[in-house]
Amino acid sequence: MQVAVLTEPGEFEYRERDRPVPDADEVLVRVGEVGICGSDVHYYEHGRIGDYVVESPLVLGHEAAGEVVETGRGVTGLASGDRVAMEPGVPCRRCAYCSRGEYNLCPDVTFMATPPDDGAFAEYVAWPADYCYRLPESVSTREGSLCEPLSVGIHVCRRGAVGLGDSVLVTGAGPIGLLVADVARAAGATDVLVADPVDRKRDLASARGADVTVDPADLTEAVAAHTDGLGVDVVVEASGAPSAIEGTLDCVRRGGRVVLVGLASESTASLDTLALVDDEIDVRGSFRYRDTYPAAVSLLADGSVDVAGLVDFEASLADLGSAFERARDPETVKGLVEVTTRR
Ligand SMILES: NC(=O)C1=CN([C@@H]2O[C@H](COP(=O)(O)OP(=O)(O)OC[C@H]3O[C@@H](n4cnc5c(N)ncnc54)[C@H](O)[C@@H]3O)[C@@H](O)[C@H]2O)C=CC1
Ligand SMILES: CC(=O)[C@H](N)C(=O)O
Repeated sequence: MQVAVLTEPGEFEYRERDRPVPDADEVLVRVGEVGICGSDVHYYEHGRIGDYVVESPLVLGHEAAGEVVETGRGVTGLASGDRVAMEPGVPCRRCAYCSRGEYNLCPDVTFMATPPDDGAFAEYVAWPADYCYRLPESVSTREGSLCEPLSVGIHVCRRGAVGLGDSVLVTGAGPIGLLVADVARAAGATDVLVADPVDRKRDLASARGADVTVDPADLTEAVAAHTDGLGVDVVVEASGAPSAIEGTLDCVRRGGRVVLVGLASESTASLDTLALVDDEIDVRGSFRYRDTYPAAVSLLADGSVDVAGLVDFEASLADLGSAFERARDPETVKGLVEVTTRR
């Protein structure tokens, strides 16, 4: 089978590898569609993210869906022909975090496209059946691949306890921020504000139903004007910009919640701890997700969230290099790669 490997920053090579044979608890998935994530682009540009360094050729891509073509002998819940979304992180299932159900915190997780674990820009991937989620007829394979960023959004809203009647500010209108905004709305938020410096991103947020969109330069005033000076119930920081992280406390109401999901390139941002205490603010991190794929599939099936509307372009595996160049454009929200032709 053909795989695309990142050999060094900016360089993909196509290689022939043996088609994987599924273990007893695995299915073999013929990969259909894979979204390009910001972390893929970061590995492509820099060959590393923090301590994760691409030291040998790496298959990128972790937002993946496809069709089951073979099942291991112990698999009962899936059959050949099923279309599935693949949850890219498989935890050890034994550690203290896995035992508590907090498997997204497992230190021994195997996570697609994170060195040294290969991802899904490959014709076939063998993956544990219980980390593959069947897609109903109404959900396309391309939508299924975007269960991954949608899962990030679901976990964020759970971490922020977003609920009925809440006002929610999202800073950063990339795929994560836009999906957080959609999930917040689906969870009952009635006022959704989105901040981003890029005009096109703000336009997209408006078109998707944000009540207020604002340039970060005008953020504090806009939030005050919209909330009678109170601040919002929940701020979700989804840009990673240090100024946005620091600005969260200017926008949240006393007693409100701040969820940090954006990853700053360095831990240079600081939060005013006196204000945190005085205003009784809950600040929470949000890391990947757990138990979100069933909800993601349901949100897509009932039309509550439109992931297809985030997609700016679709490329074939043969054009991976140019697809990544397009994905680098700050105006791009989401690029998809069709790994094997749709059937
Ligand atoms: N904690 C986690 O589990 C995960 C974290 N991430 C992180 O979440 C963040 C968002 O991911 P994507 O949407 O894929 O990234 P992205 O780069 O596509 O979007 C970030 C957006 O923030 C905007 N932005 C830049 N400065 C800003 C500011 N000062 N105020 C408001 N917006 C600003 C940019 O214009 C861009 O539209 C990234 O930092 C990413 O690394 C992504 C996935 C999982
Ligand atoms: C941080 C990322 O963008 C990536 N989705 C990951 O979970 O590693």
